[in-house]
Amino acid sequence: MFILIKNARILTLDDSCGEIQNGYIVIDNEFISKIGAGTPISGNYDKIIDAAGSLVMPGLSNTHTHLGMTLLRGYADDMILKDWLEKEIWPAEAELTAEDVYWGSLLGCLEMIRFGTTAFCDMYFFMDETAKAVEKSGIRGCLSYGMIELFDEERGNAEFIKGERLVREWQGKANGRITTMYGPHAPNTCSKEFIAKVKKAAERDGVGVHIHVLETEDELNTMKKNYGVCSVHHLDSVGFWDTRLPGSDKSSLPILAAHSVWMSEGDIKIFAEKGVTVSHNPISNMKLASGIAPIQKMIQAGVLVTLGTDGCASNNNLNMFEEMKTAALLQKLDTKDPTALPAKTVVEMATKNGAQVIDKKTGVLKPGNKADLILIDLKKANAIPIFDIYSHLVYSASGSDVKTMIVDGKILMEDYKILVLDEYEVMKNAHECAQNLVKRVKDKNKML
Ligand SMILES: CSC[C@H]1O[C@@H](n2cnc3c(O)ncnc32)[C@H](O)[C@@H]1O
Ligand SMILES: [Zn+2]
Repeated sequence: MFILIKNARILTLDDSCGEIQNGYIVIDNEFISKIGAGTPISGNYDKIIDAAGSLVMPGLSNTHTHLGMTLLRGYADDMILKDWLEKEIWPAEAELTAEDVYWGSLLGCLEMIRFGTTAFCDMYFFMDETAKAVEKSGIRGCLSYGMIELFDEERGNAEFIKGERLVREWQGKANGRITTMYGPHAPNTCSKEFIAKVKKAAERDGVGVHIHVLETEDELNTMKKNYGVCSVHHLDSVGFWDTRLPGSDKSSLPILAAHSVWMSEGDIKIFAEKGVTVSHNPISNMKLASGIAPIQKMIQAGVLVTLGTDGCASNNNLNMFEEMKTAALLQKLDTKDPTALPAKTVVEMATKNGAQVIDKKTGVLKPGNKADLILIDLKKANAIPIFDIYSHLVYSASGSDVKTMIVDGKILMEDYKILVLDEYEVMKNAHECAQNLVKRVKDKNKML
């Protein structure tokens, strides 16, 4: 497809270009071929989008979620992480089927398209199903099979094989929209020997690693009690955090550390030196009362920070606009400094920073980059007046202002109409799967 977007206000996120008040973008297949101010050049376009009254910007990247958990939205609220996982979520997940994860993932893709998220990082089970949902919905996904070893070598071997198979079968599929990572669940559910083995496999396969780290004070205390050090130092002792390939001085393998709430100054220094990327999940951290991540300090130390929603059972949606606003407000409140985490930094976290771990050719609108972008409706009461576009996006805009989405040069939603999925079918099937899942869990509980 050869697409022209004209009459657009454009936020490129490109340092050398910034904002264009009235401009155009030409998309040639999956790539942006031209961006400019003023009148568009003539051409044989298959499609012309008149973006008058809209802002065109890079799509949002959600760097930590569990799409299959979309079916568990509202299943168990108002609990701390340990009880939430052990008493409610893991027993429910034991009843999950591949079909559940397929429809849950597709529902998640639908919600992300509606709310302007063009790319996401996921860690879960039945990941072939999530991959199929990504293929079908047209969005971009960096997928990892979540390996829970539980310090049991046999279990670890079986989990490792599943993680490795996902990488081998799906890396680069769907015209490169699907990428993969290894996903050891967390340092308190997997041994450091297992995590070190996973890291070696990631180096061998040229993919990254996605892991939960220091999410709760309970994790910090358990690690200190069992190993005398926190999770970051524990894994540092096996060289886990180094993002450079052996023999190279350049950061090349993303290590994506989700949550990173209970970080000391020393941990932050390690992340900064080793090039670790943090996925900050403020809403999930607030809801599970896990704590407040020291994001301002991490950014000051040079850590690349991105944003994620976490799964729908701890958020309870996939709306990155809520995540952006919460991130900004929470750092200001925590540091008692209103200049902490300004709007522009938050938008960068949700776009160009996230793109660094998913696809480096996204996140910034410029020629040669992939055409992953969204149109935000500015003809809305909450968009008048706009003195600063970053302020609008973080403090006033909402996910439902997203009007049109293009990923990899393909239009997924136009003028609020989803073009790639039968929305009703997805919602109906996901709803039925959720009802049946809950019934199976209840029946099992009755038998116990
Ligand atoms: C191994 S696949 C993912 C695994 O993680 C669980 N999970 C979901 N949210 C969180 C969280 O915030 N911290 C730790 N683990 C989480 C999910 O239910 C799966 O079991
Ligand atoms: Zn998570």
